[in-house]
Amino acid sequence: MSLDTVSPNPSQIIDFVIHKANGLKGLVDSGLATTLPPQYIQPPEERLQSIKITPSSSIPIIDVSNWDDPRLQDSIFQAATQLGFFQIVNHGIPSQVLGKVIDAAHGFYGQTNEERRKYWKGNSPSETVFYTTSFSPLAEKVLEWKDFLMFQFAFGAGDDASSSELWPPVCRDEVVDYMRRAEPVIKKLIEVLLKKINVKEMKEKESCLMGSPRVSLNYYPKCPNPELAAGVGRHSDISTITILLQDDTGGLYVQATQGEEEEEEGCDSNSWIPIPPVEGALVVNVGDVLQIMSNDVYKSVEHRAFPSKTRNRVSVPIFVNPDPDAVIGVLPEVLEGGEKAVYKSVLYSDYFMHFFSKGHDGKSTLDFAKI
Ligand SMILES: O=C(O)CCC(=O)C(=O)O
Ligand SMILES: [Fe+2]
Repeated sequence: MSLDTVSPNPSQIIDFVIHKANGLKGLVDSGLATTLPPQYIQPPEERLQSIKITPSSSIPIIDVSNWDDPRLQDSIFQAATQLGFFQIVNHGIPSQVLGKVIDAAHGFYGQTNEERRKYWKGNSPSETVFYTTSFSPLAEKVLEWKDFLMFQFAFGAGDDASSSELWPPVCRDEVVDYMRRAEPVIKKLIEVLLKKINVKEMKEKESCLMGSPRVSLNYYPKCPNPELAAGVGRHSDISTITILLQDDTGGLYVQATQGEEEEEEGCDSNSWIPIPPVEGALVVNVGDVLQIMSNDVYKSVEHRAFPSKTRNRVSVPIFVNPDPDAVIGVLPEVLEGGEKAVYKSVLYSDYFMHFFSKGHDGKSTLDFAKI
């Protein structure tokens, strides 16, 4: 089906974008979304102009060339306990590998609707890759101005490329290469974060920490009215940690509150810090799982992204997720001083399903695990 009316009505748009699996990219390419369609118009409080922007100087940029340096470990601990967001440089992933995965994303979205549609969620030839739009399009009141192609990956699979055989040829080698290069960086980050909370044995916890990583090629096409739209609404990630590669467009913001104590002291929860694109850097953020396991020592933080009027933006987050059948709960090591656990143990697949059963709504998913 094509959109052949001059001004498509809302149900035609939903049908075209979601049910006919053309995605937002298909809608933009149709040339009929010259103004923002109604289902993409955010309520005033969720728009860019209603947020207070704080300078980005407080987002640390950490040089990780020597993981054994105690000062580096302290910087990571400080960033992860306070803002929950930081950037890393000198991580060892060659810039060509980063550039190629961004180009590969443009390659995927640059294909015809027909070619992209082959991978639409529910229809993909592979269980480990799917293409879709927005966040949970059938559960959301307002759609997000975003398409994404999600891959499930297995760290440690070595040269076994069988799971990527059916992935889109236009981007599969680049995604696999990027994930292989990112794996040691992710392991180091988690090792440092755990060491700082006295967890020494990581091997036996691997399925809870990083058993089921996912990587997404996020695509935010040029938006006719970015002032009315959201690329991604306010949310925290449900990962252990997330490592995000962004292109040089910009548009990602993190909430400026630093922990609940300060919120109580009147810190403005509508202050947001832009995360500026830094050449070669990766953005790291704490996810809900690490907040739960550390009993609130580490904080997952709300973040959001706005689209651009003039640029098609690409970002590539790696969600370092637990295995679906892992049980997530507070680690005994963080209760050794007699602290009380504030979270119960939950099956990760239940937590995951709860997150996707609703639209993005800040940090409310954490309540699912609160005692
Ligand atoms: O694209 C971005 O900058 C943020 C994406 C994000 O937060 C997510 O996919 O969870
Ligand atoms: Fe996120």
